[in-house]
This record gives sequence, C-alpha cells and structure tokens, in this order.
Amino acid sequence: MTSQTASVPSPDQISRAPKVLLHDHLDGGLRPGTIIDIARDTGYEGLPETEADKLGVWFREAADSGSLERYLETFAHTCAVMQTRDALFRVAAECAEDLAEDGVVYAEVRYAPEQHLERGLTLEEVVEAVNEGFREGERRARANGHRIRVGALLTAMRHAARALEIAELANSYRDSGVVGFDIAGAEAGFPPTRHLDAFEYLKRENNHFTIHAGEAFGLPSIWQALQWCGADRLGHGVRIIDDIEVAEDGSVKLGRLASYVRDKRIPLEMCPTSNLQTGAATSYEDHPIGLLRKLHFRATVNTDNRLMSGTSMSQEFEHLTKAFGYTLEDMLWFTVNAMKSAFIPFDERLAMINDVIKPGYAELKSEWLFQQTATTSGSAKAGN
Ligand SMILES: O=c1[nH]cnc2c1ncn2[C@H]1C[C@H](O)[C@@H](CO)O1
Ligand SMILES: [Zn+2]
Repeated sequence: MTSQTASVPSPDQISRAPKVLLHDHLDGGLRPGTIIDIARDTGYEGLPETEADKLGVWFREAADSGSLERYLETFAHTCAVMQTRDALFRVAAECAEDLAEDGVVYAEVRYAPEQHLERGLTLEEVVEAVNEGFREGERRARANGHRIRVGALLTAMRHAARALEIAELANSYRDSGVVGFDIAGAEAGFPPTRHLDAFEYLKRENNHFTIHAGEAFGLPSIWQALQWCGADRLGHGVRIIDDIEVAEDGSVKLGRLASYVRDKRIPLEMCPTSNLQTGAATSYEDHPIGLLRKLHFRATVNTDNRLMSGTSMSQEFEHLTKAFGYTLEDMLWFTVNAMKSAFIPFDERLAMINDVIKPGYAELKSEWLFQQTATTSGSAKAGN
C-alpha cells in the first residue's frame, strides 16, 4: 500500500482539509434562498427567478458569458438585496458559516461599501454591519464544531472615483475587522493607476492592499499594479502566463515581469472556475495554475464568487486534483502559500500554519494507516 500523501485525495478528504481563502466576494457568495427572502422583505422586484434552485442556476448561466463585463452585470441583483443593516448582517454571517462548513479556517472576504448605500446606510454602518455578521458567523460555526476566522477587505470600484475615501475607511477599521483594501470591476479601460492616490495613502499608513489585475487585461495591468501602485498581492494575475515561454523541449523562459513576480514571492490569488467563465482561461487542464505551481510561483487557490461560479473551495480543489493529479502535499503547499500571504500579523499567520494547517494535513495524511481493507485482513489469515 502506498501512503495517501502520494495519491489524489478523495472529495471527503478535500472537504475536511483545512483551507485558506484570500479572494472571495461577499456580494458574489449569497445563498440563493437568502436573496429571495431579502428581496421579498425589502420589496426588490427585479429578480429573474423566484425559486432558490432556479435562481442559483440563473446566476451560474448568466455569469458563464466569456466576458468579465457581462459576468459583472449579475451583481446588480445581489447588491440590490444588500442595502440594509439586517441584510448585510445576515449575508456576512451566512458567508462565514458556509465557508466554515466547507473546511475553510481562514478567509479574507471582500466587498465594495460604496455599493450598499442605496437605502441610506453610511459607509461606516455598512462596514459595522458586515463585521458584526462575520463575528456572528464565526460564533455559529464554532457551535457547529468548526473553527474559522474571517477578515474583511474593502474594495473600491475601479470605474468610480471613491478609492481614496474607501482606502481611508479601510484604514480606520484596520484594528476592527478590516485587514486590507482592493480594487475591482471592469479592468479594460480602468487601469489601477487611476487610483494611485489611494494606494500611496495606504503605503504611507503601512497598510495592505491587493489589486484585481491580469484577469481581463494583460501584462500592463499587472505591471502597473505592482510597479506603480505597489500591490502586496494580485487578484487573479493569471495573465502573467503571457510573460512565460515554454519551448518544444519543455524548457521555460521567464520574462522580466514574471521573474519579478516569482522572485519577490508576489501572491497570485487564482480563481480557476471564475477564469473559465470570464474567458481568462479555456479549461481546468490548461489553466496557468498548473505551470505556475510547477515553477514555484506563490500561487493560491480561491473561489472569487461562489454563487456565480456555483463553487466552493473544496470544489476548486476537486477540479485541480482531477486536472493535475494534485495530492494532499500539493493542497498543503497551496494552503501554506495562502496563509503566508494573508494580511493578518506574522505571528498569527505562523500559528495558523503550525497549529492548525499542518496538523490538519498530518491527520489526513495518516488516515491510510488505519484503513481496514479486505486485502490486509485476508493476507493476515493466509499467513497463519
Ligand atoms: O473577478 C472579478 N473581477 C473584477 N471585479 C469583480 C470580480 N468579481 C467580482 N467583482 C466585482 C463585482 C462586485 O460587486 C465587486 C465587489 O465585491 O467586485
Ligand atoms: Zn474577484
């Protein structure tokens, strides 16, 4: 018998393995039933379906367009039902519960406060409602036998002009549940340098930020995010593959930007299913994460939008184990990469790695030792 370390983990093991999620949108992860409940309670009449199952399918299909712009249109419905304190609290609590149920032990969940002001909430009220929801979700998870810690990332929309204000908001809540900042939205035509003032402010404050870059647009976007804006991490960053040449004989040549990303250990928040839907990748088997993992880039695995992609962290890992034959060792590698790249303090990241993640994988890796198979009992008898 060979050890489980060297074989592809079962779906049950993937689900029980401790996972770390750095790129997940709060407004992209609602339960369909919750959308319907809140729409009814708040009088929102724009939903395309009123049955939970059908609504879930509608989101997945509508997001499956091959274009980031079309994909983003689906968020009009989720944001429409996230406009009151109670709704934000509920959605955040359920998000933490759902992630914990899926074996996520640490998550950074992002949303754009400026998109939740339509019914009179202030930016601060939005942040506080979400923070309280996350704390409630952590409590519920604990009551169900799970452990999870959730930090918020505040996103500014790249087509809008509120990035500095949102960066200041992130800074003022940095010791109260908010761990960093991000920009998101349509990439083509909205370079990250539009928001340079926000990034420069955060750098002066010694704060952390990630930038969606290299998803729908190529290397110039990644280059600006890193070299002009100073991003700590890249949201997606999948187009870094355009700066890597693989020759017929399998030898690999990295361009200057790809070398920089690898050498500086810039974390790539990769979201395979989302990339297939927006056209940033063509299949799981051809997804750049396979090569980037082999080349030891600091790649991480993420969900992006669980509702629009009909996915979870476990499902993302299932797709990757099928496509690339990943083992528990590979899963551990991605998970440690993610935890190293989180925006919480170093001592807490280290404790998560040493006291939660590594023991969790060690336990899974040892399971094969205790499996009772017909072969072992049979051969013992035969030997007597
Ligand atoms: O993958 C994405 N790329 C760019 N923007 C995105 C992506 N997923 C979600 N967003 C946008 C839509 C949401 O309303 C916003 C804040 O979470 O972020
Ligand atoms: Zn995203």
